[in-house]
Parts: sequence; C-alpha cells; structure tokens
Amino acid sequence: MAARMAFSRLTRSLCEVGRSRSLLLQSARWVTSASKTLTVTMDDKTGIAEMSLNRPPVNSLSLEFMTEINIALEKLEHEKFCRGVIITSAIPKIFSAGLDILEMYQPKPERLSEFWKTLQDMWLLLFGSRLTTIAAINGHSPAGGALVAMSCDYRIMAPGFNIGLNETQLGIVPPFWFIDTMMHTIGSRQTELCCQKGLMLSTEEAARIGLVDKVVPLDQIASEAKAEMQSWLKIPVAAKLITKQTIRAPILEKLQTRQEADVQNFCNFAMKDSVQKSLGMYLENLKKKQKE
Ligand SMILES: CCCCCCCCC/C=C/C(=O)SCCNC(=O)CCNC(=O)[C@H](O)C(C)(C)COP(=O)(O)OP(=O)(O)OC[C@H]1O[C@@H](n2cnc3c(N)ncnc32)[C@H](O)[C@@H]1OP(=O)(O)O
Repeated sequence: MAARMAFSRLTRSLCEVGRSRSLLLQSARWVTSASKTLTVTMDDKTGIAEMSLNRPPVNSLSLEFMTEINIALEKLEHEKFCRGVIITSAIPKIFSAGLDILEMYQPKPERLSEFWKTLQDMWLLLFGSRLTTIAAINGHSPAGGALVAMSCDYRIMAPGFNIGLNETQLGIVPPFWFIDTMMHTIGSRQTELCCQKGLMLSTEEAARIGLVDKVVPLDQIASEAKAEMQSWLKIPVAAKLITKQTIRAPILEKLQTRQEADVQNFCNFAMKDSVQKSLGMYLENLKKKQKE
C-alpha cells in the first residue's frame, strides 16, 4: 500500500516536472538525456550505473532535485540490465550539503509536505533498492547527504572531508528514520554520540566507527567504487538480495507504516517559530562565513 502510494506520488511528480526523460542508447552505455543536475550513465556490459549529482553550488536536495533522483532510481530499479548503482558528485569537494534549507525556511505549507514526501520516497527507494548501491563520497556530506550515503550498501570516501548527521547543530531534530539508518550503519551507542552532538566527522573518524567502509585518495574514488562493485556483483544475486531485504525490511516498514504521520510531524515541527528562527540564524551564519 505504502509502496503503491509512493509510486503514484512519483508518477504525479513526473507529470509535474513535465520533461522528457527517455533513456538514449549510446553503444554499450545508456545516458539519461534529461537534466543538467543529474547524469545517469549505464554500462550494459557490466550492469553498473553511475548517478552523478550536479546541482551547484552544493548539491542541496530541493524538491525538484529529489524528484529527479527518484525518477532515475525508479528507472534503474526496473531496468533489467542494471545490477548496481554508484552514487557520486560532479561538484568538487561536495558530495551533498543535505536538504535544501531554503525549502524548510519560511515555506509554503503545501510545498513543505510535498518536499518531505519526496524525501521519504527517495530514502525508501534507495535504502530498499534491489540493486547493489555504493556511495563514492568525493566531498563533504552533512545531514541529508550522509543519509544518502548511509542508505547505500557500501561507502568509499576520500580524505579531507566531513560526514555526519549535524541536525541538532541547526536546532532541528534528525527524524527517526535518519537515526534508524545511522543505527543500522554504526550501532546505537555511536549513533547516540553522533546525533545528540550533531557531529561532523572527518573521513578518518568516520572510517574508525564504520560510518565509512573504505578511505581512498580522491583520484582513485571512481575506480575503487567500480572495483568494489564488481566484487559485490560476483555474489549470487538472489541470496544477496534476500539477505539485504531480511536486514532492512523492519527498518523500511517502520516508516512505511507511518509515512503520513511523519509528514504531519515534520510540517508541524518545521513551522514552529523557534525552528524557523534557528534555521534563519543558521542560513545567516552560512552567508557570514562566506564573507569572512
Ligand atoms: C519530528 C520530525 C522532526 C523533523 C525535523 C526536521 C529534520 C530535517 C532534517 C534535515 C536534514 C538536512 O539535511 S538539513 C541541512 C544540513 N546541511 C548543512 O548543515 C550544510 C550546510 N552547509 C555547509 O556546511 C557548507 O555549505 C558546505 C556544504 C560544507 C560547503 O561549504 P562551502 O564553503 O563550499 O560553500 P558555502 O559558501 O558554505 O555554501 C555555498 C552556498 O550554498 C548555500 N548552502 C550551503 N548548504 C546549503 C543547504 N543545505 N541548503 C541550502 N543552501 C545551502 C550557502 O548558503 C551558500 O549560498 P549563497 O550564500 O547564496 O552563495
């Protein structure tokens, strides 16, 4: 039921975005022709797709950007040649700055709830994907950026960047399914430390607690992600998928059974004066930092 609703929202979003997103066959490589902000290539010899995020300046996740990501994920999910997807960034030094804070600051209520539903859909698609998913983290990855990375099966990160759920530092609360995703990745004690303090960890610190699986130099991230993917694709597919589903189903179901309530909670929370004030101050500080 929840999956059907997610799909119908996705279809609706597709119409709203209203652009042609046909996949073009270019020899053995499929390339989406749709958008400047998202490039998806697929090598149908290996079955490996690469999704490259390219929404300057910081790959922040707006409603439209997440809609594009969801459409691409949905397509890859149904593409029978596709076996794995590597998610990376085309923007130097930034994987993703997380949710677009401007979506939550002084929002229009209808758009705010659509924004949150689209984020839920993105997580459900990615965390529940039948595909092997690898995050090639080639830049900073706060909050929603970390969520995208943690939703994958494996994380490779270059040194010199930060990753973490820093929500409390903005005066906002990481939603239960962000926390669940982190607990799934690093366990409850480390999650409690990271989430309460809103820690942004260096690549090395993240690797030490298992938030990142492998650290490789920036110029080797792409090749290492492909090599890692090849090793995952050698495992018998049904056995691997059933194992993934067994581990992830209870976490997915927790949100699936209370999606509407979660949207309502989020909207009520985000519209609070105190939260709006915190977000406003945080945005102001980001701008000040730029001038310094
Ligand atoms: C009950 C349930 C409760 C639910 C309660 C609610 C739960 C919500 C969960 C929230 C999840 C999130 O992801 S919240 C988002 C968390 N994200 C962050 O805190 C990241 C903040 N950004 C950064 O730290 C940095 O920008 C970083 C990404 C490292 C890049 O640094 P740089 O020096 O390269 O770039 P900057 O100069 O800082 O930024 C360039 C421009 O991008 C803007 N920018 C940066 N991050 C942005 C962002 N996330 N959204 C919008 N805009 C952003 C800056 O303001 C600048 O805008 P101009 O000045 O106009 O050029």
